[in-house]
Amino acid sequence: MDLEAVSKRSAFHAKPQGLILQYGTAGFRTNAQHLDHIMFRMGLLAVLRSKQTRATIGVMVTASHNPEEDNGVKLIDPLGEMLAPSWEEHATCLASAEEQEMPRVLAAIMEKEAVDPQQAAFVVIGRDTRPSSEKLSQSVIDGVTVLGGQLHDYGLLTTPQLHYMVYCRNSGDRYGKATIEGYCQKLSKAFVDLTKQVSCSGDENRSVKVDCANGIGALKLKEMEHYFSQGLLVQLFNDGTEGRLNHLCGADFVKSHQKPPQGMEMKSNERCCSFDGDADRIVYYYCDADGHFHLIDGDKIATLISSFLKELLLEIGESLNIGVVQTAYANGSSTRYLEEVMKVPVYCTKTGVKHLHHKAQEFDIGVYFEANGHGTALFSEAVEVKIKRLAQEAEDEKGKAAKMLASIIDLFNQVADRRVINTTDAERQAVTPPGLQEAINDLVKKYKLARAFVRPSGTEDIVRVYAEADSQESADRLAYEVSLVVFQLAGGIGERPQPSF
Ligand SMILES: CC(=O)N[C@H]1[C@@H](OP(=O)(O)O)O[C@H](CO)[C@@H](O)[C@@H]1O
Ligand SMILES: [Mg+2]
Repeated sequence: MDLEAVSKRSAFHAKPQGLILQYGTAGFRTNAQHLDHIMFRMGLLAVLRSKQTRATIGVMVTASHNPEEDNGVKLIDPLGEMLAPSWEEHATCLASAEEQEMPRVLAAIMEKEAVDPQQAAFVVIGRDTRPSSEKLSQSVIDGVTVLGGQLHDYGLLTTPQLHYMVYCRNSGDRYGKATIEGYCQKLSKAFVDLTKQVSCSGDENRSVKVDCANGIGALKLKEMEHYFSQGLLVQLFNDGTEGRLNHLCGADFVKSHQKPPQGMEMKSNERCCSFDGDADRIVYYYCDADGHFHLIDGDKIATLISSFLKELLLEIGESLNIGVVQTAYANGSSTRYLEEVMKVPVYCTKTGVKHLHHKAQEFDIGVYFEANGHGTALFSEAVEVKIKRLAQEAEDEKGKAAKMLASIIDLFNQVADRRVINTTDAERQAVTPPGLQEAINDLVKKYKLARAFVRPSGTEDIVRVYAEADSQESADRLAYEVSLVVFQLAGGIGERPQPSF
């Protein structure tokens, strides 16, 4: 491996001195102007990871729900999963090394991870529709190429599609074909098969309005539409022809403002949903006959999916262990409902798909969702084999339920200085700065059915404040009060937080 060539090429993607970025909740994220060196170095790192695992590795260029001027990058491991934690540390070290130190850090990672330099490497790359994404993905390609890695650039892709491509390539196409066509075929077939079996009255004209956050989801849904045209009529909004990415629309906007996106007209009881900028989140919503807005967020989706799965399992007579995984952002009532009414065990992990996914793998069937709409259901391999066999062999109601479960398996693409605040207990308790948690506890006590917690964001330079209570007014007031104590005790800078009610 020619470290001198790496060093020379790196000079074209020189790191601004002193700039330190961390591999966060979902990779690196910041203003696109600061990311060129990160992209080049993540190209290098992807090659090392590919050599080490002897498998295809993915690199996705996106900043998801963040504003259009930001960008970011994350690596995808061989089974379509998030990068292993020890390699996240390598990513941070490599990204933080000053220019002249970088080749040495690269060599140290190789040594530590026993990477065989002679091993072949293959990297697949995808990007979202941000204006900066194309150039940044070229920098990734530059990094891959200088280390002699082979690559396939898929160009514009949603994040879930790239996860799918990586997994397909590493499973010798057993999971599906590693092409857009393969993706569309697999998912639409599962969807059409499933919807044929769950016919409800009045459902002859299934239709859904989709807010695409002015992002990649619009392009990819257009490509996919004709594959499931018999099963669903789709109307796209915020398709990127006019508005700005994630601006006043998209899953993050709808979830955090609890209102419809701009640019979508909603009639009563129409089914609507929103993606985020890289289409790996979805939230559903509708307005009832009185014009009230109802949001079906990740908490609700997890509840609906697990109750549907439980019904089907009862039908096929299998008692498999189902677990639901949430984060601290899950509304307390959803957790209570799952545990007390549905009798499903619920677990809480840190924020970020990687944490939920990991926990969900412990069950026969693990359903996980972040409140903001990231999530899926995972089926263990043994369960998948069992269900698919039953779907072929069993008859009547049992066979029907098994066929539905088999379609569900195919339909879920199963693949996923604010730092003064330190947290514990799945981020629900702050341990530093001193006194902060006690102050929050005192505020929470003043309200009914209340919870609140704070944590540093892993994707933006902000502290997130979460609050829930028995009414909107109380939740807003509690959030404001908590933000004030954060400002006081965690060294807030700039303007004091203002009430938003
Ligand atoms: C409260 C919240 O929604 N946090 C989001 C956000 O992470 P932060 O670390 O909170 O910035 O972006 C992540 C990546 O998209 C997503 O996984 C996570 O759920
Ligand atoms: Mg996203």
